[in-house]
Amino acid sequence: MTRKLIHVAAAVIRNDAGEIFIAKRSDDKHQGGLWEFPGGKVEAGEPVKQALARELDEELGIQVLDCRPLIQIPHHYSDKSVLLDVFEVGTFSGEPYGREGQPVKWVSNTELVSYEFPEANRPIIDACLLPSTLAITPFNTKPDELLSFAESAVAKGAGGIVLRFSGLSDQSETLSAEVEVACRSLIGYCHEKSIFLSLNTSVSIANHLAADAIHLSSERLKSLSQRSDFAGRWLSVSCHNAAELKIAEEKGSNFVFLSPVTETTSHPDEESLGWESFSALLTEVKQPVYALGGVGPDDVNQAQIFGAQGIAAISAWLEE
Ligand SMILES: Nc1nc2c([nH]c(=O)n2[C@@H]2O[C@H](COP(=O)(O)OP(=O)(O)OP(=O)(O)O)[C@@H](O)[C@H]2O)c(=O)[nH]1
Ligand SMILES: [Mg+2]
Repeated sequence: MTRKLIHVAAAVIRNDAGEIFIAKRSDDKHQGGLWEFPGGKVEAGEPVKQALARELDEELGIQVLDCRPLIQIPHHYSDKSVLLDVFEVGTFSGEPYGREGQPVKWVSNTELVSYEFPEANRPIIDACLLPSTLAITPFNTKPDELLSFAESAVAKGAGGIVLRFSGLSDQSETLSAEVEVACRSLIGYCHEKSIFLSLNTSVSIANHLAADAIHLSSERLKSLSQRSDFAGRWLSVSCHNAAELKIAEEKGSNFVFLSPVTETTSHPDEESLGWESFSALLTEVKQPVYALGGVGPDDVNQAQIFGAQGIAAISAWLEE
């Protein structure tokens, strides 16, 4: 579709309790009656952050003190096309209220999913729920070492764990008793600590373990005939170029890893993208993207400036 995108600045406003401020669109508006992230159209020649600040003052009576890019979503409705340019606002002055008479609410992450938003907002909800850092287990991790890897990564700030190791993540469709016990124990640990957990494995094993999230290589994604084959909430895919990003989206992934961003010792032969190409690839993508390859927790801000949800890493979590 070649229709011109209407540039819209929208805000995920968080308070100290981690709740998010949402508003209800009036019935007579485009996508009326649904809930929204406050914001509005960017005027001609107006810098987007200025538009965001203006809209949040007009609609909620707050002054933005600091914000960072969260996600950009190009979306085509039947009647118009929008580019939702979403920022996370963590610092503001004033107390937000419905300055235009619109119903408003602070909601927790768990409550967020029960509100009805416009179709274009689905990836914003996913971006709100996902952590900014993921720790991937080294492939040679033994089943009895998984928990200590996870505990150590979490202690260093990891918001989620991706289990990828021999015995779970190779092409086999079966698990040894030892691997199954280890996975179930990790599922229990992450559930208890409210830590995001994804399994790099086959769809049948992930379903067998009742996993909430599965991570597939672009190669393995080919064996997923439809999204509903995986019963869990989250599907993510490893991508390296525009073609793989497109297929992941068509197959219904919620988020992707894009790699290698910089040179890595684990894959010295692979040509790295660099941040500029990484960011350029993101313009066509409407789902959260983790930077992977030669990055670690210290690169989160950098990754987010270039449009990423955050970083995923293996070895960076092992450093002392
Ligand atoms: N603010 C906002 N707009 C959204 C969201 N999701 C979404 O599809 N949109 C679409 O983005 C477009 C612009 O938003 P808007 O109606 O807030 O624009 P505005 O504040 O300038 O309103 P106005 O035209 O009444 O002055 C609308 O077509 C709306 O449907 C969202 O979460 N927040
Ligand atoms: Mg608005």
